[in-house]
Amino acid sequence: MRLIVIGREGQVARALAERAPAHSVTAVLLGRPQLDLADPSGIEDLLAEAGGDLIVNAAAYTAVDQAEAEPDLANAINGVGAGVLAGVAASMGMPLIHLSTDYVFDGVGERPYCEDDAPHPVSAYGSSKLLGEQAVASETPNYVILRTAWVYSPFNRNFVKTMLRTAYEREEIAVVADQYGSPTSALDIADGLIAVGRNLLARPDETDLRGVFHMTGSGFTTWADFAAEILRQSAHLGGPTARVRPIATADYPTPAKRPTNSRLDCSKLTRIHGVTLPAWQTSLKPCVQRLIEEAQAQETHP
Ligand SMILES: NC(=O)C1=CN([C@@H]2O[C@H](COP(=O)(O)OP(=O)(O)OC[C@H]3O[C@@H](n4cnc5c(N)ncnc54)[C@H](OP(=O)(O)O)[C@@H]3O)[C@@H](O)[C@H]2O)C=CC1
Ligand SMILES: Cc1cn([C@H]2C[C@H](O)[C@@H](COP(=O)(O)OP(=O)(O)O[C@H]3O[C@@H](C)C(=O)[C@@H](O)[C@H]3O)O2)c(=O)[nH]c1=O
Ligand SMILES: [Mg+2]
Repeated sequence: MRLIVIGREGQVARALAERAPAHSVTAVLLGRPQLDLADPSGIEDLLAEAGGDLIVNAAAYTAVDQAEAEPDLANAINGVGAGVLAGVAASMGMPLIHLSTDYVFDGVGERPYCEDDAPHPVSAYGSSKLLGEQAVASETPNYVILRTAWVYSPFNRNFVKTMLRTAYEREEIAVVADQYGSPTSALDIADGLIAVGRNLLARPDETDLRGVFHMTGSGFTTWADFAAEILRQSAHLGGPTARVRPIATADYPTPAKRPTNSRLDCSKLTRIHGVTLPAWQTSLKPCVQRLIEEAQAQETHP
Protein backbone atom coordinates (compact mmCIF):
# COMPACT_ATOMS: atom_id res chain seq x y z
CA MET A 1 0.00 0.00 0.00
CA ARG A 2 1.31 3.40 -1.02
CA LEU A 3 -0.12 6.41 0.80
CA ILE A 4 0.01 9.97 -0.47
CA VAL A 5 -0.01 12.08 2.68
CA ILE A 6 -0.80 15.79 2.55
CA GLY A 7 1.03 17.72 5.29
CA ARG A 8 4.76 17.24 5.72
CA GLU A 9 5.77 18.58 9.14
CA GLY A 10 2.47 17.88 10.92
CA GLN A 11 2.11 15.43 13.80
CA VAL A 12 -0.03 12.89 11.97
CA ALA A 13 1.95 13.18 8.75
CA ARG A 14 5.26 12.57 10.52
CA ALA A 15 3.75 9.73 12.56
CA LEU A 16 2.56 8.07 9.32
CA ALA A 17 6.04 8.42 7.84
CA GLU A 18 7.59 6.87 10.96
CA ARG A 19 5.12 3.99 11.33
CA ALA A 20 4.71 3.10 7.62
CA PRO A 21 7.76 0.77 7.33
CA ALA A 22 6.58 -1.38 10.26
CA HIS A 23 3.36 -2.00 8.29
CA SER A 24 5.19 -2.56 4.97
CA VAL A 25 3.54 0.62 3.72
CA THR A 26 5.13 3.43 1.70
CA ALA A 27 4.16 6.97 2.69
CA VAL A 28 4.89 9.81 0.28
CA LEU A 29 4.57 13.15 2.04
CA LEU A 30 3.54 16.29 0.13
CA GLY A 31 3.36 19.74 1.71
CA ARG A 32 4.03 23.40 1.43
CA PRO A 33 5.36 25.14 -0.53
CA GLN A 34 4.84 22.63 -3.39
CA LEU A 35 1.32 21.73 -2.32
CA ASP A 36 -0.69 24.51 -0.66
CA LEU A 37 -4.31 23.75 0.22
CA ALA A 38 -5.03 27.48 0.24
CA ASP A 39 -4.09 27.56 -3.45
CA PRO A 40 -5.23 24.21 -4.83
CA SER A 41 -4.43 24.74 -8.50
CA GLY A 42 -2.11 22.05 -9.82
CA ILE A 43 -2.85 19.55 -7.02
CA GLU A 44 -3.96 16.86 -9.47
CA ASP A 45 -0.61 16.97 -11.31
CA LEU A 46 1.33 16.71 -8.06
CA LEU A 47 -0.73 13.72 -6.91
CA ALA A 48 -0.43 11.99 -10.28
CA GLU A 49 3.33 12.44 -10.13
CA ALA A 50 3.51 11.05 -6.57
CA GLY A 51 1.44 7.98 -7.50
CA GLY A 52 -0.39 6.05 -4.80
CA ASP A 53 -3.32 3.89 -3.74
CA LEU A 54 -4.90 6.19 -1.19
CA ILE A 55 -4.79 9.86 -0.20
CA VAL A 56 -4.54 10.96 3.43
CA ASN A 57 -5.32 14.59 4.24
CA ALA A 58 -3.29 15.25 7.39
CA ALA A 59 -2.80 18.95 6.60
CA ALA A 60 -4.91 21.60 8.29
CA TYR A 61 -4.96 25.04 9.79
CA THR A 62 -4.78 23.92 13.46
CA ALA A 63 -4.08 27.16 15.38
CA VAL A 64 -7.38 27.23 17.28
CA ASP A 65 -7.10 30.70 18.83
CA GLN A 66 -5.47 32.30 15.77
CA ALA A 67 -8.34 31.02 13.61
CA GLU A 68 -10.70 33.44 15.38
CA ALA A 69 -8.69 36.28 13.79
CA GLU A 70 -8.40 34.71 10.31
CA PRO A 71 -11.48 32.53 9.74
CA ASP A 72 -11.30 33.02 5.96
CA LEU A 73 -7.85 31.42 5.78
CA ALA A 74 -8.97 28.57 8.08
CA ASN A 75 -12.04 27.99 5.87
CA ALA A 76 -9.94 28.10 2.70
CA ILE A 77 -7.50 25.44 3.97
CA ASN A 78 -9.77 23.25 6.13
CA GLY A 79 -12.97 23.68 4.11
CA VAL A 80 -12.41 24.51 0.44
CA GLY A 81 -8.94 22.91 0.23
CA ALA A 82 -10.19 19.65 1.74
CA GLY A 83 -13.03 19.59 -0.77
CA VAL A 84 -10.71 20.16 -3.73
CA LEU A 85 -8.53 17.29 -2.54
CA ALA A 86 -11.58 15.02 -2.26
CA GLY A 87 -12.61 15.96 -5.82
CA VAL A 88 -9.14 15.08 -7.09
CA ALA A 89 -9.20 11.77 -5.17
CA ALA A 90 -12.54 10.96 -6.82
CA SER A 91 -11.33 11.82 -10.31
CA MET A 92 -8.22 9.70 -9.80
CA GLY A 93 -10.27 6.79 -8.42
CA MET A 94 -8.56 6.77 -5.00
CA PRO A 95 -10.11 6.63 -1.53
CA LEU A 96 -9.51 9.64 0.75
CA ILE A 97 -8.92 9.46 4.50
CA HIS A 98 -9.54 12.90 5.99
CA LEU A 99 -8.78 13.93 9.59
CA SER A 100 -11.31 15.92 11.56
CA THR A 101 -11.90 16.96 15.14
CA ASP A 102 -13.97 16.82 18.34
CA TYR A 103 -14.25 20.62 17.96
CA VAL A 104 -17.06 20.15 15.40
CA PHE A 105 -19.28 19.59 18.48
CA ASP A 106 -20.39 22.24 20.98
CA GLY A 107 -19.61 19.99 23.94
CA VAL A 108 -22.84 20.75 25.71
CA GLY A 109 -24.06 17.12 25.68
CA GLU A 110 -23.56 14.89 28.72
CA ARG A 111 -22.46 11.63 27.01
CA PRO A 112 -19.68 10.82 24.51
CA TYR A 113 -20.61 12.03 21.01
CA CYS A 114 -21.52 9.49 18.30
CA GLU A 115 -20.87 9.92 14.59
CA ASP A 116 -24.50 10.81 13.83
CA ASP A 117 -24.90 13.39 16.60
CA ALA A 118 -25.47 16.83 15.10
CA PRO A 119 -22.29 18.89 14.89
CA HIS A 120 -22.44 22.46 16.14
CA PRO A 121 -19.02 24.10 16.30
CA VAL A 122 -18.38 26.93 18.76
CA SER A 123 -15.09 28.15 17.25
CA ALA A 124 -13.83 29.33 13.86
CA TYR A 125 -11.48 26.33 13.70
CA GLY A 126 -14.37 23.95 14.47
CA SER A 127 -16.56 25.62 11.82
CA SER A 128 -13.80 25.37 9.23
CA LYS A 129 -13.33 21.66 9.98
CA LEU A 130 -17.08 21.04 9.67
CA LEU A 131 -17.02 22.80 6.27
CA GLY A 132 -14.25 20.38 5.31
CA GLU A 133 -16.27 17.34 6.36
CA GLN A 134 -19.23 18.53 4.30
CA ALA A 135 -17.04 19.35 1.29
CA VAL A 136 -15.36 15.92 1.38
CA ALA A 137 -18.68 14.06 1.61
CA SER A 138 -20.13 16.08 -1.28
CA GLU A 139 -17.16 15.40 -3.60
CA THR A 140 -16.75 11.64 -3.20
CA PRO A 141 -18.51 8.62 -1.71
CA ASN A 142 -15.13 6.90 -1.32
CA TYR A 143 -13.99 8.62 1.88
CA VAL A 144 -13.38 8.04 5.56
CA ILE A 145 -13.45 10.99 7.92
CA LEU A 146 -11.61 10.16 11.14
CA ARG A 147 -12.55 12.56 13.93
CA THR A 148 -9.85 12.52 16.54
CA ALA A 149 -8.96 14.78 19.50
CA TRP A 150 -6.24 16.16 21.75
CA VAL A 151 -3.41 14.87 19.51
CA TYR A 152 0.11 14.68 20.90
CA SER A 153 3.38 13.19 19.65
CA PRO A 154 7.13 13.82 19.65
CA PHE A 155 6.50 16.05 16.58
CA ASN A 156 5.51 19.65 15.93
CA ARG A 157 3.54 21.58 18.58
CA ASN A 158 1.26 19.89 21.09
CA PHE A 159 0.09 19.96 24.72
CA VAL A 160 2.62 17.37 25.98
CA LYS A 161 5.54 19.38 24.62
CA THR A 162 4.06 22.59 26.03
CA MET A 163 3.71 21.06 29.52
CA LEU A 164 7.28 19.64 29.55
CA ARG A 165 8.74 22.92 28.29
CA THR A 166 6.77 24.90 30.87
CA ALA A 167 7.87 22.52 33.63
CA TYR A 168 11.52 23.41 32.92
CA GLU A 169 10.65 27.05 33.66
CA ARG A 170 7.97 26.98 36.40
CA GLU A 171 7.06 25.19 39.62
CA GLU A 172 3.32 25.39 39.11
CA ILE A 173 1.14 25.32 35.98
CA ALA A 174 -2.54 26.31 36.05
CA VAL A 175 -4.59 24.05 33.79
CA VAL A 176 -8.31 23.87 33.07
CA ALA A 177 -10.03 21.02 34.89
CA ASP A 178 -13.55 21.28 33.47
CA GLN A 179 -13.00 20.23 29.82
CA TYR A 180 -13.24 16.47 29.21
CA GLY A 181 -11.71 14.49 26.34
CA SER A 182 -9.29 11.79 25.20
CA PRO A 183 -5.62 12.45 24.57
CA THR A 184 -4.61 10.68 21.35
CA SER A 185 -1.13 9.67 20.22
CA ALA A 186 -0.41 10.59 16.59
CA LEU A 187 1.57 7.33 16.34
CA ASP A 188 -1.56 5.39 17.37
CA ILE A 189 -3.57 7.37 14.80
CA ALA A 190 -1.03 6.30 12.17
CA ASP A 191 -1.39 2.61 13.08
CA GLY A 192 -5.20 2.85 13.13
CA LEU A 193 -5.36 4.84 9.91
CA ILE A 194 -3.21 2.31 8.05
CA ALA A 195 -5.56 -0.49 9.19
CA VAL A 196 -8.57 1.52 7.96
CA GLY A 197 -6.79 2.19 4.66
CA ARG A 198 -6.15 -1.52 4.11
CA ASN A 199 -9.84 -2.25 4.70
CA LEU A 200 -10.85 0.38 2.13
CA LEU A 201 -8.54 -1.02 -0.53
CA ALA A 202 -9.46 -4.64 0.21
CA ARG A 203 -13.21 -3.97 -0.02
CA PRO A 204 -13.68 -1.15 -2.56
CA ASP A 205 -17.45 -1.53 -2.84
CA GLU A 206 -18.38 -1.84 0.83
CA THR A 207 -20.27 1.31 1.80
CA ASP A 208 -20.32 0.39 5.54
CA LEU A 209 -16.56 0.96 5.69
CA ARG A 210 -16.99 4.53 4.36
CA GLY A 211 -18.26 7.63 6.16
CA VAL A 212 -17.49 9.30 9.49
CA PHE A 213 -15.71 7.46 12.32
CA HIS A 214 -14.48 8.58 15.74
CA MET A 215 -10.91 7.55 16.62
CA THR A 216 -9.31 8.67 19.89
CA GLY A 217 -7.19 7.13 22.59
CA SER A 218 -9.25 4.96 24.97
CA GLY A 219 -10.49 6.47 28.23
CA PHE A 220 -11.30 10.04 29.19
CA THR A 221 -9.65 12.73 31.28
CA THR A 222 -9.42 16.51 31.72
CA TRP A 223 -6.63 18.79 30.51
CA ALA A 224 -5.55 19.24 34.16
CA ASP A 225 -5.36 15.49 34.83
CA PHE A 226 -3.65 14.97 31.46
CA ALA A 227 -1.05 17.58 32.49
CA ALA A 228 -0.62 15.95 35.91
CA GLU A 229 -0.04 12.54 34.28
CA ILE A 230 2.50 14.01 31.80
CA LEU A 231 4.44 15.59 34.68
CA ARG A 232 4.14 12.50 36.91
CA GLN A 233 5.55 10.30 34.15
CA SER A 234 8.26 12.87 33.45
CA ALA A 235 9.32 13.02 37.12
CA HIS A 236 9.39 9.21 37.22
CA LEU A 237 11.75 9.22 34.19
CA GLY A 238 14.03 11.91 35.62
CA GLY A 239 12.58 14.69 33.46
CA PRO A 240 11.22 18.12 34.41
CA THR A 241 8.19 18.35 36.66
CA ALA A 242 5.81 20.91 38.16
CA ARG A 243 2.64 21.05 40.26
CA VAL A 244 -0.62 21.31 38.34
CA ARG A 245 -3.16 23.78 39.74
CA PRO A 246 -6.65 22.84 38.49
CA ILE A 247 -8.59 25.89 37.33
CA ALA A 248 -11.93 26.64 35.66
CA THR A 249 -12.20 27.52 31.97
CA ALA A 250 -13.47 30.93 33.07
CA ASP A 251 -10.08 31.53 34.73
CA TYR A 252 -8.17 30.79 31.48
CA PRO A 253 -9.60 33.22 28.92
CA THR A 254 -8.79 32.41 25.27
CA PRO A 255 -9.97 33.92 21.96
CA ALA A 256 -11.62 30.62 20.95
CA LYS A 257 -14.27 28.79 22.94
CA ARG A 258 -13.56 25.07 23.51
CA PRO A 259 -16.16 22.31 24.04
CA THR A 260 -16.69 21.32 27.69
CA ASN A 261 -17.45 17.74 26.70
CA SER A 262 -15.05 16.63 23.94
CA ARG A 263 -15.55 12.91 24.56
CA LEU A 264 -16.06 10.82 21.38
CA ASP A 265 -17.71 7.39 21.30
CA CYS A 266 -15.34 5.26 19.20
CA SER A 267 -17.33 1.99 19.20
CA LYS A 268 -18.30 2.29 15.50
CA LEU A 269 -14.61 2.18 14.50
CA THR A 270 -14.12 -0.95 16.62
CA ARG A 271 -17.23 -2.62 15.22
CA ILE A 272 -16.76 -1.82 11.51
CA HIS A 273 -12.98 -1.50 11.07
CA GLY A 274 -11.76 -3.64 13.98
CA VAL A 275 -9.60 -0.75 15.23
CA THR A 276 -9.37 0.35 18.89
CA LEU A 277 -6.62 2.71 20.05
CA PRO A 278 -4.75 1.98 23.31
CA ALA A 279 -5.52 3.63 26.65
CA TRP A 280 -4.27 7.22 26.56
CA GLN A 281 -1.96 6.71 29.56
CA THR A 282 -0.24 3.72 27.88
CA SER A 283 0.78 5.63 24.76
CA LEU A 284 1.75 8.75 26.68
CA LYS A 285 4.67 7.03 28.42
CA PRO A 286 6.92 6.36 25.38
CA CYS A 287 6.22 9.86 24.07
CA VAL A 288 7.26 11.53 27.33
CA GLN A 289 10.32 9.29 27.50
CA ARG A 290 11.35 10.16 23.96
CA LEU A 291 10.90 13.91 24.52
CA ILE A 292 12.98 13.80 27.71
CA GLU A 293 15.72 11.81 25.96
CA GLU A 294 15.73 14.26 23.04
CA ALA A 295 16.03 17.22 25.42
CA GLN A 296 18.84 15.52 27.36
CA ALA A 297 20.70 14.64 24.15
CA GLN A 298 20.53 18.27 23.07
CA GLU A 299 22.00 19.43 26.39
CA THR A 300 24.88 16.97 26.26
CA HIS A 301 25.63 17.44 22.57
CA PRO A 302 24.64 21.03 21.76
N1 LIG B 1 -3.65 18.63 16.84
C1 LIG B 1 -4.76 18.18 17.40
O1 LIG B 1 -4.91 18.18 18.62
C2 LIG B 1 -5.87 17.63 16.57
C3 LIG B 1 -5.80 17.58 15.19
N2 LIG B 1 -6.87 17.13 14.45
C4 LIG B 1 -6.82 17.10 13.00
O2 LIG B 1 -5.85 16.13 12.63
C5 LIG B 1 -5.16 16.54 11.45
C6 LIG B 1 -3.67 16.53 11.69
O3 LIG B 1 -3.38 17.40 12.77
P1 LIG B 1 -1.88 17.60 13.28
O4 LIG B 1 -1.02 16.54 12.72
O5 LIG B 1 -1.95 17.79 14.75
O6 LIG B 1 -1.55 18.98 12.60
P2 LIG B 1 -0.26 19.91 12.80
O7 LIG B 1 -0.73 21.21 13.29
O8 LIG B 1 0.80 19.18 13.52
O9 LIG B 1 0.23 20.04 11.30
C7 LIG B 1 -0.58 20.61 10.33
C8 LIG B 1 0.10 20.43 9.01
O10 LIG B 1 -0.75 21.04 8.03
C9 LIG B 1 0.08 21.76 7.17
N3 LIG B 1 -0.63 22.86 6.54
C10 LIG B 1 -1.18 23.93 7.12
N4 LIG B 1 -1.70 24.74 6.20
C11 LIG B 1 -1.46 24.16 5.01
C12 LIG B 1 -1.74 24.52 3.67
N5 LIG B 1 -2.34 25.66 3.35
N6 LIG B 1 -1.36 23.68 2.67
C13 LIG B 1 -0.72 22.55 2.96
N7 LIG B 1 -0.42 22.16 4.20
C14 LIG B 1 -0.78 22.97 5.21
C15 LIG B 1 1.19 22.29 8.02
O11 LIG B 1 2.24 22.59 7.16
P3 LIG B 1 3.50 23.49 7.55
O12 LIG B 1 4.41 22.53 8.20
O13 LIG B 1 3.95 24.00 6.23
O14 LIG B 1 2.97 24.57 8.47
C16 LIG B 1 1.46 21.11 8.92
O15 LIG B 1 2.37 20.24 8.33
C17 LIG B 1 -5.75 17.92 11.08
O16 LIG B 1 -6.80 17.71 10.16
C18 LIG B 1 -6.35 18.41 12.38
O17 LIG B 1 -7.44 19.28 12.17
C19 LIG B 1 -8.01 16.66 15.02
C20 LIG B 1 -8.13 16.69 16.39
C21 LIG B 1 -7.06 17.12 17.26
C1 LIG C 1 -0.99 25.71 27.68
C2 LIG C 1 -2.17 25.68 28.61
C3 LIG C 1 -3.43 25.36 28.12
N1 LIG C 1 -4.50 25.34 28.94
C4 LIG C 1 -5.80 24.96 28.41
C5 LIG C 1 -6.32 25.68 27.18
C6 LIG C 1 -7.19 24.63 26.52
O1 LIG C 1 -8.48 24.65 27.08
C7 LIG C 1 -6.49 23.34 26.87
C8 LIG C 1 -5.60 22.77 25.77
O2 LIG C 1 -4.75 23.77 25.26
P1 LIG C 1 -4.29 23.74 23.75
O3 LIG C 1 -3.89 25.09 23.33
O4 LIG C 1 -3.38 22.60 23.54
O5 LIG C 1 -5.70 23.39 23.11
P2 LIG C 1 -6.17 23.39 21.64
O6 LIG C 1 -5.19 24.00 20.74
O7 LIG C 1 -7.55 23.91 21.69
O8 LIG C 1 -6.23 21.82 21.29
C9 LIG C 1 -7.07 21.43 20.24
O9 LIG C 1 -6.36 21.51 19.03
C10 LIG C 1 -7.17 21.28 17.90
C11 LIG C 1 -6.28 21.34 16.67
C12 LIG C 1 -8.07 20.11 18.00
O10 LIG C 1 -8.56 19.62 16.99
C13 LIG C 1 -8.55 19.68 19.36
O11 LIG C 1 -8.84 18.30 19.41
C14 LIG C 1 -7.59 20.03 20.48
O12 LIG C 1 -6.50 19.15 20.55
O13 LIG C 1 -5.70 23.60 28.02
C15 LIG C 1 -4.36 25.62 30.30
O14 LIG C 1 -5.37 25.59 31.04
N2 LIG C 1 -3.13 25.93 30.79
C16 LIG C 1 -2.03 25.99 30.00
O15 LIG C 1 -0.91 26.29 30.50
MG1 LIG D 1 -2.90 24.68 20.57
